[in-house]
Amino acid sequence: MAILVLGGAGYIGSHAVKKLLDSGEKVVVVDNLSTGFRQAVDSRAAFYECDIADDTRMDRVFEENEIEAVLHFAAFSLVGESMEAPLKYFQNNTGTMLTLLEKLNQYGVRHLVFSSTAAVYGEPETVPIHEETQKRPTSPYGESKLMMERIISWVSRTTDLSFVSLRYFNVAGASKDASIGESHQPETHLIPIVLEYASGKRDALYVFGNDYDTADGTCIRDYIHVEDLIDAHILALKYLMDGGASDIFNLGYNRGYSILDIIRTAEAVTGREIDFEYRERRPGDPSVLVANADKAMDTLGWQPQHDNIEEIITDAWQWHQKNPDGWVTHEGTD
Ligand SMILES: NC(=O)c1ccc[n+]([C@@H]2O[C@H](COP(=O)([O-])OP(=O)(O)OC[C@H]3O[C@@H](n4cnc5c(N)ncnc54)[C@H](O)[C@@H]3O)[C@@H](O)[C@H]2O)c1
Ligand SMILES: O=c1ccn([C@@H]2O[C@H](COP(=O)(O)OP(=O)(O)O[C@H]3O[C@H](CO)[C@@H](O)[C@H](O)[C@H]3O)[C@@H](O)[C@H]2O)c(=O)[nH]1
Repeated sequence: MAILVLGGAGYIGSHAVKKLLDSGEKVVVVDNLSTGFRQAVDSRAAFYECDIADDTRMDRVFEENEIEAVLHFAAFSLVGESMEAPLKYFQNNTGTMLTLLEKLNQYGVRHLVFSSTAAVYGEPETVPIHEETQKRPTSPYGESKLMMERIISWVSRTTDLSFVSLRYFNVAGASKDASIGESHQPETHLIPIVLEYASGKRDALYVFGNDYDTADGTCIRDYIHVEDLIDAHILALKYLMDGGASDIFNLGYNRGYSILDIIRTAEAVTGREIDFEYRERRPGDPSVLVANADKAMDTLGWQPQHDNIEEIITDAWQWHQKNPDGWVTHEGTD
């Protein structure tokens, strides 16, 4: 039996692939390489370059492998981009979910762990955010993921599919051995951008908005180490395989850092001065996103090991220094 990882060539998916393999699982990866990199996929995994919406090729994946459970990371995931191209998000995220669920039903796959997001909440009235907090997405990206959650939920109620939806807050850091890490082309995420600036790869660093209703006027996010995030996925898989009921969990650390906090911490970690300029707010951005993740701890037994912003930025910095161009010019692992 194998675990199918959709989007396993991406930042978070590649960390899941590595950890599953390290724990002795057989892993099959499907990725269309739209934002991911072939080199990011551990050479021990079977790899199919394939779009989830490609009916024929997905049939091949399920016919050639005995799939026990699916981890679904594959999506477009940029808040800012989704404000400019909403249909791209509804098509690739929500649209492909329908094909996928049909395939799971057709091939009798009963367990699904889904990558959801804090973006489903929009601008929360109170923080920290718990799973029942009102969901009013402020971007098509968040809306596309909320729709996916609802579709999965309805299907699970009418079939024998059981699912766990994990609403991640801001994922950052890299594997502890710096063998894999965050690589996007172009990069839009705050921590890698700050580190690219620190290493001299960027001429300018912009902070989007300094007039939010926060202590220093910049947006606050709950940054979670990618290693802790993947641990929660492994626990979620076990929970489902042990017969756990379908459910939804936040993943974050119950504390937030402003953009200026991140810049100051990155200065301390890198030992370099980091200048920045203020720019307009980025459309679609909520001001504060901080998780209450008690439910994941209580129900899944999740125990974060790396709840430390210096450690998160240090691990990201180590990966960046080892691979300044990310996967783009990397020679690969196979
Ligand atoms: N990075 C974060 O902070 C964060 C936070 C919350 C949720 N998420 C979610 O986690 C997941 C992974 O995010 P990431 O940061 O690793 O992104 P990523 O872009 O690095 O990875 C996504 C992967 O999915 C693949 N993909 C996209 N559409 C596909 C399709 N139709 N068929 C096959 N493959 C496809 C891409 O090529 C890429 O390898 C996403 O679902 C995202 O919404 C990420
Ligand atoms: O050059 C930059 C890049 C980002 N930001 C700001 O930094 C904050 C964090 O931005 P980013 O790293 O792009 O993350 P988010 O937009 O918060 O989104 C991430 O975190 C969400 C969950 O909170 C996920 O759903 C998304 O997929 C993931 O990209 C935001 O206020 C941005 O406006 C800047 O000021 N300058």
